[in-house]
Amino acid sequence: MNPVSALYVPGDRPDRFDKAAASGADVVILDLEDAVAGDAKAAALDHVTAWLRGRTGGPAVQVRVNPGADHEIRAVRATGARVGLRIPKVEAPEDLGAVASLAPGLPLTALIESARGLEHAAAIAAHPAVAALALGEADLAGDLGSTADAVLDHARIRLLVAARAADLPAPMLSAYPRIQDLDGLRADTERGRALGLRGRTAVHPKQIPVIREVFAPTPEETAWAEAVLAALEHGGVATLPSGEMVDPAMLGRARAILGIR
Ligand SMILES: CC(C)(COP(=O)(O)OP(=O)(O)OC[C@H]1O[C@@H](n2cnc3c(N)ncnc32)[C@H](O)[C@@H]1OP(=O)(O)O)[C@@H](O)C(=O)NCCC(=O)NCCSC(=O)C[C@H](O)C(=O)O
Ligand SMILES: [Mg+2]
Repeated sequence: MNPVSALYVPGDRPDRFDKAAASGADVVILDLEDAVAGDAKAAALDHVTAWLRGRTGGPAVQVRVNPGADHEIRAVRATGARVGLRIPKVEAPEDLGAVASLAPGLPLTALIESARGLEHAAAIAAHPAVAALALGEADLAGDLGSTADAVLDHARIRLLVAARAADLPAPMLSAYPRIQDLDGLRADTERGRALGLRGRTAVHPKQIPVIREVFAPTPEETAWAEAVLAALEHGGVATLPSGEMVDPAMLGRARAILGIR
């Protein structure tokens, strides 16, 4: 099953790392970039590497490094921990060259956060070290000068197409910053899910249950997917008891609902 929730925790808050790991999120993102002030970045890197060294088990972990901060990648790699790297503000595949050579084998998530990055999303997705794309909606809104839903949806769709064309998973939605507004989080996440994006990053533990609920298949979806798989066991065309015609074109969606690849 691909992850559907990821929780950011600032790298200079080691008191919160274990809480993030126990939050129920599928992925913990230790942030060295925008959540950490400039004068706290060196200490944050020490906290992050110490925690990675001492860690045994728990959810998947990613570290969001600063753009061009090769020393951070070396330090994370030196821990020997199996982590993903989250690379912010990627605007072209060339931005990943140094990262990929410093961290061979570590899966990269490329954050697309500008118009230029969006224009090059297909080439970025095709970079062999890239395991996933993600959108940085706050930075993107700043670059585009727009927070309109239509503009955001356009960016989400473009990122989805770029990812899928490169055989990458559907991208996760970006963090929803209004922590107290869980209804707003739910509505915006449902809109993103309807577009085809899968999963969401969070900035507070209380956002995780909402995100998980939105991406859990409904009983109706599960029943439909199981019926499709049963009806198409031998291929060809079949008719479900509901009267819906199904054929192999529906298998991809049915498998995705059931978490089967
Ligand atoms: C936003 C916060 C600073 C809020 O912190 P605070 O006001 O202290 O929260 P609470 O008092 O409600 O905390 C309640 C308990 O929950 C724990 N907690 C809170 N946040 C986290 C967390 N992220 N991980 C783990 N645990 C957390 C507290 O410790 C409390 O626990 P307890 O005392 O036991 O009750 C804070 O939530 C925060 O720092 N969030 C992460 C911010 C961040 O990383 N931002 C950067 C990523 S988003 C981004 O960059 C956007 C993107 O790039 C783009 O362009 O769009
Ligand atoms: Mg950003």
